[in-house]
Amino acid sequence: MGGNDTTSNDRDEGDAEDSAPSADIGIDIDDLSLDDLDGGSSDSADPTSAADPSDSTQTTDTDESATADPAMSDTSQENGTPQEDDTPQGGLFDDLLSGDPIFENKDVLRPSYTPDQLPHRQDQINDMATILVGALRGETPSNILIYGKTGTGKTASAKFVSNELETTSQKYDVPCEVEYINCEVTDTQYRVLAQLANTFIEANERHIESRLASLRALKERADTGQTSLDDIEPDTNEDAEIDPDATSSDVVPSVGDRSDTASSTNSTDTTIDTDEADFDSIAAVEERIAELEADLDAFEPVPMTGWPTDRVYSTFFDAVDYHERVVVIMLDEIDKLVEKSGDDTLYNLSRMNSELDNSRVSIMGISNDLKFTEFLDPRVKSSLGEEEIVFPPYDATQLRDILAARADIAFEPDSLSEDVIPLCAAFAAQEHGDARRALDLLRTAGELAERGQTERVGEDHVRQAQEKIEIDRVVEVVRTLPTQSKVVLFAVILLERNGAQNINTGEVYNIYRRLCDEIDADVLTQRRVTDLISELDMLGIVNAVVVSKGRYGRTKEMNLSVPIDETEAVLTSDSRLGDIEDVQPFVQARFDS
Ligand SMILES: Nc1ncnc2c1ncn2[C@@H]1O[C@H](COP(=O)(O)OP(=O)(O)OP(=O)(O)O)[C@@H](O)[C@H]1O
Repeated sequence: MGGNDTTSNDRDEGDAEDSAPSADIGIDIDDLSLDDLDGGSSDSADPTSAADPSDSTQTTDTDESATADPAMSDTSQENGTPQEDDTPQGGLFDDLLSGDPIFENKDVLRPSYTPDQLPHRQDQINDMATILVGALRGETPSNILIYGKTGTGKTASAKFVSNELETTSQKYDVPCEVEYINCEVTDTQYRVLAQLANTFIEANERHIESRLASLRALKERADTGQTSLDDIEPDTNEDAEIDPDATSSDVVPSVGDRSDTASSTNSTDTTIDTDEADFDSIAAVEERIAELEADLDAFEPVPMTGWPTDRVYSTFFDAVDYHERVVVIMLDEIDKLVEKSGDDTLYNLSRMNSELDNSRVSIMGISNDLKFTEFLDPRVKSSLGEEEIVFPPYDATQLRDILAARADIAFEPDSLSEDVIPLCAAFAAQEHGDARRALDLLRTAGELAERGQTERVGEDHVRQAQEKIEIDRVVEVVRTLPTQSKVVLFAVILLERNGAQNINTGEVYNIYRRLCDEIDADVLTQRRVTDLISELDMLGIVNAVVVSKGRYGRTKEMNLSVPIDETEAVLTSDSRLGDIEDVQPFVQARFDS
């Protein structure tokens, strides 16, 4: 499922890496930073010298990689510059490429990969299929709400089922479409309806174009006197048939000509599918072509902004109802939509069926917030929750199975030591049984082993990966904090840096006020700052406990619960906090006050 990823920053990188030339050899060049190169191989990289081949101060590296670029080593020899171990030459990547690759296909460990098999989700998949099969019979399936914590396979399973549904609908020629919307990205009624309207307009345009193509072909044959309908593709759609009883002089084919087609369209003897719209003349075909062309011209895509919502809704409504079909609208992260813009969208979607003439709409909502339905209008709640499917967290054994299946495709044979999968599974099971986290761990452990140029991934790599992912998570959370929270956190860091422990709210507030003065920010009240500290506590950035100070009342005491260096680096990368030059004097405030 789309967003809500607190486990890794890499979540959406999959596509970008498809084109990486390294895919075959298992080295992910996009992922390499210069820090990664530091110490990761025999030479530590100096980007400036590596980037500038004309630099005459460059030295010759005696290891194999240096000889990869004869031009560069020649220059260095001429200069007679002494060898310096830490200055790389050409062949920057040769060392990295030299070892045996660990990954066979790293992409299968990425969130963007959709597996063919979803172990331990058969029950949920069967439940969904049992509900949605109605769509293939032309009935309206019940709406479904899917719940479960993050990484429990909700999106993967729902997408798997919808792919199957669409494939089967094509096989049996039953019009059924599934539209997927990630409500974390598309989070307002306007955007949801506009995206749906535009998708259906495009689908309608394709549908009309194909009708027009067959009608024009039919007309051309009739115009040129080719009367054999054998050439005309048997088509059960309304436009492909011509009335067998046609009498007009410009009737296209004769009855005798179309017996084959007739038999292929469920008709007995010479009658052709008279349930469908028929044409008794070329003029009728032309008229239908003109109608379709007019429909095509009338479609107006919804702009990204600017229309009244009513108009967007009616455009979507008309587009869906343009022809007969069952539509399943999959709203992933549906709670985000409700949180951001209330339940109007769901209300409108859930009452559509009573007004649609040709099509039927069914909603599949996916959420990892079990409580979001509490905020729904009771009518919406009961309509949306006609069927509910729960995705429980995976336990360590189930995660092992999932990882083992992926690892088979992702890694070269014998690249994983035997502890690796159980350890990844155990770490992820502790984190509420999150398969995404387990896969991230396995991939990161593999990358660390690869960068360390070891032949096998070991337990240590998994532990380092766990730490790295945790730091990535912290960095992401801290980076997206509002400025005021960042200032509060910065105050805590400054106090810790100066040896303070069990820091109390008053101390934080004093430093906070001075930092605000320094950066020209509004100073909030101490009560508000206490609230911000509670939020930092909830995010797991500080650990705050309330302690009683006897007759002085109660206060909060806190310590930082994230790595101080990385957190400080993220804070000072914020342009406002980065402007604070000398932090030392502020810390004195603790002792002055
Ligand atoms: N049973 C399974 N077998 C194989 N892979 C799985 C399974 N369950 C989940 N995954 C993988 O785990 C990752 C997360 O799964 P998915 O996005 O479906 O979770 P989710 O429940 O929708 O999470 P979120 O609520 O955070 O979006 C995906 O890469 C998915 O392929």
